[in-house]
Amino acid sequence: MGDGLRLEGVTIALGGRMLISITHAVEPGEVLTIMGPSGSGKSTLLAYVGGFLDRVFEASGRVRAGDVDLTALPPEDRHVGILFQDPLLFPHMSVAGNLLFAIPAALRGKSERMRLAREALAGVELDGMEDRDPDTLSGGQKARVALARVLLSAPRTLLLDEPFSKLDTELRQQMRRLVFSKARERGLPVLLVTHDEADAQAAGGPVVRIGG
Ligand SMILES: Nc1ncnc2c1ncn2[C@@H]1O[C@H](COP(=O)(O)OP(=O)(O)OP(=O)(O)O)[C@@H](O)[C@H]1O
Repeated sequence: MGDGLRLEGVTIALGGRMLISITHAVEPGEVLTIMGPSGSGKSTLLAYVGGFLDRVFEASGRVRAGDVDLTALPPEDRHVGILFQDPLLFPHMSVAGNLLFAIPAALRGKSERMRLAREALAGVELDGMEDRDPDTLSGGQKARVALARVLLSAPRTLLLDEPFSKLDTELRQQMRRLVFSKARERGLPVLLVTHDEADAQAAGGPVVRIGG
Protein backbone atom coordinates (compact mmCIF):
# COMPACT_ATOMS: atom_id res chain seq x y z
CA MET A 1 0.00 0.00 0.00
CA GLY A 2 1.31 3.45 -0.93
CA ASP A 3 1.49 6.66 1.04
CA GLY A 4 -1.26 9.18 1.60
CA LEU A 5 -1.11 12.73 0.31
CA ARG A 6 -1.39 15.74 2.61
CA LEU A 7 -2.12 19.32 1.64
CA GLU A 8 -0.96 21.38 4.62
CA GLY A 9 -2.02 25.02 4.72
CA VAL A 10 -1.87 25.36 0.95
CA THR A 11 -2.83 28.86 -0.15
CA ILE A 12 -2.68 30.24 -3.67
CA ALA A 13 -3.37 33.87 -4.59
CA LEU A 14 -3.37 35.76 -7.87
CA GLY A 15 -2.74 39.50 -7.90
CA GLY A 16 -3.41 39.67 -4.14
CA ARG A 17 -6.76 37.81 -4.46
CA MET A 18 -6.94 34.50 -2.58
CA LEU A 19 -8.01 31.67 -4.88
CA ILE A 20 -7.37 28.60 -2.76
CA SER A 21 -6.92 27.83 0.89
CA ILE A 22 -6.93 24.15 1.73
CA THR A 23 -5.71 21.68 4.32
CA HIS A 24 -6.67 18.09 3.60
CA ALA A 25 -5.38 14.54 3.88
CA VAL A 26 -6.07 11.97 1.14
CA GLU A 27 -5.63 8.32 2.14
CA PRO A 28 -3.98 5.75 -0.15
CA GLY A 29 -6.62 4.65 -2.70
CA GLU A 30 -8.96 7.47 -1.73
CA VAL A 31 -10.22 10.13 -4.16
CA LEU A 32 -10.57 13.74 -3.01
CA THR A 33 -12.89 15.52 -5.46
CA ILE A 34 -12.38 19.24 -5.99
CA MET A 35 -15.32 21.13 -7.44
CA GLY A 36 -15.90 24.81 -8.10
CA PRO A 37 -16.90 27.28 -10.80
CA SER A 38 -14.79 27.89 -13.88
CA GLY A 39 -11.76 30.00 -13.00
CA SER A 40 -11.95 29.20 -9.27
CA GLY A 41 -8.47 27.67 -9.27
CA LYS A 42 -8.98 23.91 -9.51
CA SER A 43 -6.33 23.30 -12.18
CA THR A 44 -4.09 25.79 -10.38
CA LEU A 45 -4.18 23.62 -7.25
CA LEU A 46 -3.15 20.56 -9.30
CA ALA A 47 -0.32 22.60 -10.83
CA TYR A 48 0.92 23.44 -7.33
CA VAL A 49 0.90 19.78 -6.32
CA GLY A 50 2.66 18.81 -9.56
CA GLY A 51 5.25 21.57 -9.18
CA PHE A 52 4.44 23.42 -12.39
CA LEU A 53 2.52 26.41 -11.05
CA ASP A 54 3.04 29.56 -13.13
CA ARG A 55 5.12 32.22 -11.39
CA VAL A 56 2.28 34.77 -11.57
CA PHE A 57 0.67 32.98 -8.60
CA GLU A 58 1.72 33.53 -4.98
CA ALA A 59 1.62 30.16 -3.23
CA SER A 60 2.54 28.75 0.17
CA GLY A 61 2.00 25.59 2.19
CA ARG A 62 3.36 22.06 1.98
CA VAL A 63 2.31 19.02 -0.02
CA ARG A 64 3.51 15.73 1.47
CA ALA A 65 3.39 12.18 0.12
CA GLY A 66 3.96 10.07 3.23
CA ASP A 67 7.11 11.53 4.78
CA VAL A 68 8.30 13.17 1.56
CA ASP A 69 7.83 16.92 1.21
CA LEU A 70 6.95 17.21 -2.49
CA THR A 71 7.06 21.01 -2.36
CA ALA A 72 10.81 20.76 -1.77
CA LEU A 73 11.30 18.74 -4.97
CA PRO A 74 11.42 19.69 -8.65
CA PRO A 75 8.46 18.39 -10.72
CA GLU A 76 10.42 15.50 -12.24
CA ASP A 77 11.24 14.12 -8.79
CA ARG A 78 7.69 14.34 -7.40
CA HIS A 79 6.42 11.21 -9.19
CA VAL A 80 3.01 12.73 -9.66
CA GLY A 81 0.91 11.19 -12.47
CA ILE A 82 -1.52 13.44 -14.30
CA LEU A 83 -4.45 12.79 -16.63
CA PHE A 84 -6.06 15.67 -18.49
CA GLN A 85 -9.22 16.02 -20.61
CA ASP A 86 -7.17 15.08 -23.66
CA PRO A 87 -5.20 11.81 -23.62
CA LEU A 88 -2.21 13.69 -25.12
CA LEU A 89 -0.72 10.65 -26.85
CA PHE A 90 2.30 11.25 -29.08
CA PRO A 91 0.83 10.83 -32.60
CA HIS A 92 4.15 9.91 -34.22
CA MET A 93 4.67 6.91 -31.90
CA SER A 94 2.84 3.59 -31.77
CA VAL A 95 0.83 2.70 -28.69
CA ALA A 96 3.85 0.73 -27.43
CA GLY A 97 6.10 3.74 -28.08
CA ASN A 98 3.82 5.93 -26.00
CA LEU A 99 3.98 3.43 -23.16
CA LEU A 100 7.71 2.69 -23.29
CA PHE A 101 8.37 6.40 -23.09
CA ALA A 102 6.79 6.51 -19.61
CA ILE A 103 8.72 3.65 -18.00
CA PRO A 104 11.33 4.95 -15.55
CA ALA A 105 14.78 5.10 -17.17
CA ALA A 106 16.27 2.85 -14.49
CA LEU A 107 14.50 -0.12 -16.11
CA ARG A 108 16.77 -0.50 -19.10
CA GLY A 109 16.25 -4.03 -20.40
CA LYS A 110 14.39 -3.81 -23.71
CA SER A 111 12.46 -7.04 -23.32
CA GLU A 112 11.55 -6.23 -19.71
CA ARG A 113 10.28 -2.80 -20.78
CA MET A 114 8.20 -4.35 -23.55
CA ARG A 115 6.82 -6.92 -21.12
CA LEU A 116 5.74 -4.13 -18.76
CA ALA A 117 4.12 -2.21 -21.63
CA ARG A 118 2.16 -5.30 -22.75
CA GLU A 119 1.09 -6.00 -19.18
CA ALA A 120 -0.06 -2.39 -18.78
CA LEU A 121 -2.12 -2.64 -21.98
CA ALA A 122 -3.72 -5.86 -20.79
CA GLY A 123 -4.49 -4.10 -17.50
CA VAL A 124 -6.69 -1.61 -19.38
CA GLU A 125 -8.22 -4.29 -21.64
CA LEU A 126 -6.24 -3.33 -24.73
CA ASP A 127 -4.33 -6.59 -25.16
CA GLY A 128 -2.45 -6.81 -28.44
CA MET A 129 -2.86 -3.13 -29.38
CA GLU A 130 0.84 -2.26 -29.00
CA ASP A 131 1.56 -1.73 -32.71
CA ARG A 132 -1.45 0.50 -33.41
CA ASP A 133 -1.10 4.20 -34.19
CA PRO A 134 -2.95 6.41 -31.68
CA ASP A 135 -4.90 7.94 -34.62
CA THR A 136 -6.55 4.60 -35.28
CA LEU A 137 -7.96 4.26 -31.74
CA SER A 138 -11.38 5.35 -30.46
CA GLY A 139 -11.65 8.08 -27.84
CA GLY A 140 -12.23 5.52 -25.09
CA GLN A 141 -9.23 3.45 -26.21
CA LYS A 142 -6.99 6.53 -26.25
CA ALA A 143 -8.13 7.39 -22.73
CA ARG A 144 -7.18 3.87 -21.61
CA VAL A 145 -3.74 4.12 -23.22
CA ALA A 146 -3.24 7.40 -21.34
CA LEU A 147 -4.22 5.63 -18.11
CA ALA A 148 -1.85 2.72 -18.82
CA ARG A 149 0.93 5.21 -19.55
CA VAL A 150 0.47 7.18 -16.35
CA LEU A 151 0.38 3.98 -14.27
CA LEU A 152 3.60 2.77 -15.92
CA SER A 153 5.36 5.92 -14.77
CA ALA A 154 5.16 4.55 -11.19
CA PRO A 155 3.40 7.60 -9.71
CA ARG A 156 3.00 8.03 -5.94
CA THR A 157 -0.16 10.09 -6.45
CA LEU A 158 -2.63 10.71 -9.29
CA LEU A 159 -3.98 14.09 -10.36
CA LEU A 160 -7.05 13.99 -12.58
CA ASP A 161 -8.06 17.20 -14.37
CA GLU A 162 -11.52 16.44 -15.80
CA PRO A 163 -10.26 13.29 -17.50
CA PHE A 164 -13.76 11.91 -18.19
CA SER A 165 -15.42 15.04 -19.55
CA LYS A 166 -14.90 14.28 -23.25
CA LEU A 167 -16.25 10.74 -23.06
CA ASP A 168 -19.90 9.87 -23.66
CA THR A 169 -21.99 8.64 -20.75
CA GLU A 170 -21.30 4.92 -21.02
CA LEU A 171 -17.57 5.28 -21.66
CA ARG A 172 -17.35 7.78 -18.87
CA GLN A 173 -18.78 5.25 -16.42
CA GLN A 174 -16.39 2.54 -17.62
CA MET A 175 -13.40 4.85 -17.42
CA ARG A 176 -14.30 6.06 -13.93
CA ARG A 177 -14.57 2.48 -12.70
CA LEU A 178 -11.22 1.59 -14.29
CA VAL A 179 -9.33 4.63 -12.98
CA PHE A 180 -10.70 4.43 -9.44
CA SER A 181 -10.16 0.67 -9.21
CA LYS A 182 -6.52 1.02 -10.39
CA ALA A 183 -5.97 3.75 -7.80
CA ARG A 184 -7.44 1.54 -5.07
CA GLU A 185 -5.45 -1.52 -6.17
CA ARG A 186 -2.22 0.44 -6.01
CA GLY A 187 -3.09 2.50 -2.97
CA LEU A 188 -2.66 5.77 -4.84
CA PRO A 189 -4.16 8.91 -3.35
CA VAL A 190 -6.09 10.82 -6.06
CA LEU A 191 -7.07 14.46 -6.52
CA LEU A 192 -9.95 14.73 -8.99
CA VAL A 193 -11.01 18.04 -10.51
CA THR A 194 -14.45 17.93 -12.10
CA HIS A 195 -17.66 19.85 -12.85
CA ASP A 196 -19.68 16.64 -12.89
CA GLU A 197 -21.47 15.64 -9.66
CA ALA A 198 -21.69 12.08 -11.01
CA ASP A 199 -17.87 11.91 -11.10
CA ALA A 200 -17.79 12.92 -7.44
CA GLN A 201 -20.38 10.31 -6.56
CA ALA A 202 -18.51 7.57 -8.43
CA ALA A 203 -15.26 8.61 -6.73
CA GLY A 204 -16.96 7.91 -3.40
CA GLY A 205 -14.59 10.08 -1.36
CA PRO A 206 -14.81 13.50 0.23
CA VAL A 207 -15.65 16.56 -1.88
CA VAL A 208 -14.09 19.99 -1.42
CA ARG A 209 -15.88 22.94 -3.04
CA ILE A 210 -13.78 25.99 -3.80
CA GLY A 211 -14.68 29.50 -5.02
CA GLY A 212 -18.20 30.73 -5.84
N1 LIG B 1 -0.69 31.43 -16.29
C1 LIG B 1 -1.64 32.21 -15.80
N2 LIG B 1 -1.46 33.54 -15.72
C2 LIG B 1 -2.43 34.35 -15.18
N3 LIG B 1 -3.61 33.90 -14.75
C3 LIG B 1 -3.84 32.59 -14.83
C4 LIG B 1 -2.89 31.67 -15.36
N4 LIG B 1 -3.41 30.42 -15.30
C5 LIG B 1 -4.66 30.57 -14.77
N5 LIG B 1 -4.92 31.86 -14.49
C6 LIG B 1 -6.14 32.40 -13.83
O1 LIG B 1 -6.22 31.76 -12.56
C7 LIG B 1 -7.57 31.50 -12.23
C8 LIG B 1 -7.73 30.02 -11.91
O2 LIG B 1 -7.59 29.26 -13.12
P1 LIG B 1 -7.79 27.68 -13.16
O3 LIG B 1 -7.45 27.23 -14.53
O4 LIG B 1 -7.09 27.07 -12.02
O5 LIG B 1 -9.36 27.55 -12.92
P2 LIG B 1 -10.28 26.24 -12.94
O6 LIG B 1 -11.08 26.27 -11.69
O7 LIG B 1 -9.45 25.04 -13.20
O8 LIG B 1 -11.21 26.56 -14.19
P3 LIG B 1 -11.96 25.61 -15.27
O9 LIG B 1 -13.03 24.89 -14.50
O10 LIG B 1 -12.52 26.58 -16.25
O11 LIG B 1 -10.91 24.70 -15.84
C9 LIG B 1 -8.40 31.99 -13.41
O12 LIG B 1 -8.87 33.28 -13.08
C10 LIG B 1 -7.43 32.04 -14.54
O13 LIG B 1 -7.79 33.03 -15.46
